[in-house]
Amino acid sequence: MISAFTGTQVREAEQPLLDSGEGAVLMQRAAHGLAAAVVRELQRRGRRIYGSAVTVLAGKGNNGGDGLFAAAKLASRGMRTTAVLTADAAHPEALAAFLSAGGRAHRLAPENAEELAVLTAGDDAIIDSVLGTGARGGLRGAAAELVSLLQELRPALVVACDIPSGVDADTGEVHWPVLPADVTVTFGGIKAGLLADPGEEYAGRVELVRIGIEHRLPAASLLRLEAPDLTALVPSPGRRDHKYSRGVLGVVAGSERYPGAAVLSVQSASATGAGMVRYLGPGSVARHVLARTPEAVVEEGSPGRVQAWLLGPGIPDPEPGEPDGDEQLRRVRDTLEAARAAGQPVVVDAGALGVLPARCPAHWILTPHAGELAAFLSRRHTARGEAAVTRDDVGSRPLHFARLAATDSGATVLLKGATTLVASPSGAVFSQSEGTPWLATAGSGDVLAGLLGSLAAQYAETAMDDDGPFAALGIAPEDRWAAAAAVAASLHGRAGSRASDGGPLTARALLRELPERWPAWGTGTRSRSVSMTGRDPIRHAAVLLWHIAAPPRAGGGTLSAT
Ligand SMILES: NC(=O)C1=CN([C@@H]2O[C@H](COP(=O)(O)OP(=O)(O)OC[C@H]3O[C@@H](n4cnc5c(N)ncnc54)[C@H](OP(=O)(O)O)[C@@H]3O)[C@@H](O)[C@H]2O)[C@@H](O)CC1
Ligand SMILES: Nc1ncnc2c1ncn2[C@@H]1O[C@H](COP(=O)(O)OP(=O)(O)O)[C@@H](O)[C@H]1O
Ligand SMILES: [K+]
Repeated sequence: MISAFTGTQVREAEQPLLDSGEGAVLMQRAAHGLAAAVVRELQRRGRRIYGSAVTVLAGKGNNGGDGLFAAAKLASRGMRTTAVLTADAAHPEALAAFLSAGGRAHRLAPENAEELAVLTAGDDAIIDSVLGTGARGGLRGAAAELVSLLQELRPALVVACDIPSGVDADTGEVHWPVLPADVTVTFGGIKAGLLADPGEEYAGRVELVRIGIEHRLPAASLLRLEAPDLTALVPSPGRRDHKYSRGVLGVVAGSERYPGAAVLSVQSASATGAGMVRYLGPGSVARHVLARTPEAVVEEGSPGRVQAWLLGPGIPDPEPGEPDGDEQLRRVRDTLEAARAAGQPVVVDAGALGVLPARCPAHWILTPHAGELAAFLSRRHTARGEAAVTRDDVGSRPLHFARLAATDSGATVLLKGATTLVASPSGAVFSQSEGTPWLATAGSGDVLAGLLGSLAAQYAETAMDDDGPFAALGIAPEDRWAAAAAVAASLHGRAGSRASDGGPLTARALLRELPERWPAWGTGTRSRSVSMTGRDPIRHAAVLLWHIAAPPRAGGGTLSAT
């Protein structure tokens, strides 16, 4: 599991060492890691180190100090080094080291921004050391102009020092302009803003350099599940399991207008391990569901027992003033009441988001995209006389609004996007980013909803207990449903990347890929014979061979530690 921290958490962890006079040592470790990352990246691109040119954009604080010390180290390896000092002052010792290593420094001013941009853009590498965790707001004046120009000139390689300047280390919110980095070398702890959009988009590959404060860091502000976590958390049946004990999911989805969402979500749930799926909806939709998933059980009256519910895919939003007008929405309301009384987990998607009560339990998982979250929050805010929230608001502050929705409603909130955030009402957040933009295709969210519903049914009975797999990973009881939703987001993203392989994909292709993304199959850490149960052995054998020939791409593989 990857842990990320706010800038303040990292600074507080540094403080005792600064107080005992070890600040210079920390900075040397950071600078060493930064210089090494520049060298590695140039080598990876087939560039010679000796004689190649690097420019450091250096602000007045310690972030600028890191960059200047790193550039001094690069100068001593024979690189041609230039510093563009973006403020009227620079870290004195670092600047002295840089100059004595043979570096050349220019002071940035409005008059020379264009000239320096052209000079710098042709270099083999640029180090962005203008602002770090001490920033208030974004780049201003000539520094903003220089970075805007550089953005247009598309430099060969940008390495951000600690965080791309202009990205908020705590939230990932962005103050434009920001120079997009190919690599961000971050110190002591990964900053939360590197794992939340829009900041994540500007960070490139993130590399963590340990500087000796890691043991002082508090509980993470943001978590990301990795492949071994999935292996531990993805359910697989025990020898004595039967279909009811494996988890039965009830699905209220689809409408005359959108039958496909019911088809996809039921098929997804059925393909991802639920012991049984019970479907509730109009007869015409049920026929489509059965045509694709004959193993689903269509319920005409009150359904048999279930462990969890999925409500809402393909159900239109309630009409204002007539929330009960629709047959499916009535079912959703009735089911919500019954589920609350029974303490059952519920995945709430699409139209069902419009009929939620004011307070929900944490084991109800809401799955909005940015537009749906904006509408959800706006309904609640305007009812209290507060300002509405727009889709753009959510897009520019997804971490903030996901957290707000979770704390305000009491539910767990999975906010879909390029990076999917899952906020627990406790304030903890998971961030998963294994997907591909090709996942932005109709029906892809329905597949996610079915997958998450299926997991919820499988987790409902015992997985959340203190002797279950979530506890074994150290996940606090109040955050276990958020972790469950993060498992679904991660599997969905991995399946999408595999199904796409760099090209377009359909929700159907994603569905075909999902069972194959089941970690037990890829890693072999569990009995394969268990995983094979109920699947076509010839196809399974072909998949295994294929895995051996082409090991699965490491998901979340944009992070590394040195
Ligand atoms: N502590 C350590 O020993 C270690 C620290 N480390 C490194 O230090 C970084 C944090 O350093 P930091 O605290 O000096 O802040 P930093 O981000 O460089 O910049 C703040 C400076 O810029 C200014 N400023 C603020 N906003 C501004 C704006 N919008 N536009 C323009 N200027 C602005 C502000 O000055 P002010 O305006 O307040 O006078 C302030 O002087 C951290 O990210 C990591 O890289 C590592 O080396 C490990 C060891
Ligand atoms: N740019 C993107 N990069 C990666 N994943 C994305 C991107 N855009 C959307 N997705 C993912 O695709 C899915 C889309 O869901 P949703 O918008 O509900 O689609 P639909 O309602 O058509 O099924 C979500 O899981 C989301 O995280
Ligand atoms: K920076």
